[in-house]
Amino acid sequence: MRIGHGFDVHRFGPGDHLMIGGLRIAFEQGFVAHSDGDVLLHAVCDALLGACALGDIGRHFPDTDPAWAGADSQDLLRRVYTLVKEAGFALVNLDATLMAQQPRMAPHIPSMIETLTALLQVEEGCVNVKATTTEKLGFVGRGEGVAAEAVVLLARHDRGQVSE
Ligand SMILES: Nc1ccn([C@@H]2O[C@H](COP(=O)(O)O)[C@@H](O)[C@H]2O)c(=O)n1
Ligand SMILES: C[C@@]1(CO)OP(=O)(O)OP(=O)(O)OC[C@H]1O
Repeated sequence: MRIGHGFDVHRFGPGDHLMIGGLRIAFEQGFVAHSDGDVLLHAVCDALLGACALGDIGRHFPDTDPAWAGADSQDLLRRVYTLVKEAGFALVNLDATLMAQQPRMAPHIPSMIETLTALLQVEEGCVNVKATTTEKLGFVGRGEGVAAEAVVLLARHDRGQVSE
């Protein structure tokens, strides 16, 4: 078994939507980022890479490389999960938390869970996403951006069987 943790932050900037959990959410600002800025998917990538001792997202997709400019983070996560499987592991479960004063995430969370469940090829009930404000405290509370944390558990994957 392997455990991994990921954390990411993106600040708000000019724009009219946010990409979070693979979902396009209409908003009065956008994210400042090299890719599409999907803070949740980036935290999940880092948790998966961490569990396999494979470094972090910036090592695999440098923000100095034009190849990743405007990248769809679902594509980055697919690439990361391929590395996980090549390392001999598969996801057991994922738990993630979005920290945002706004927008309200609750209506979007079922779609985010559905997207992550499909991308990570797990059965229903293995992915959880939740949200919290920070009670108007700190950079999240001042409405400067969104943070995300993710924790994953991986198991060895042998010939289609998942085991410890
Ligand atoms: N951006 C957010 C933040 C929170 N929620 C939901 O509101 C509930 C209460 O949040 P607290 O900050 O008071 O813990 C929480 O259970 C979230 O489901 C949200 O939808 N969007
Ligand atoms: C995703 C990458 C892609 O270049 O860029 P950003 O969108 O800026 O996101 P970050 O969370 O800073 O991770 C670094 C990069 O891998």
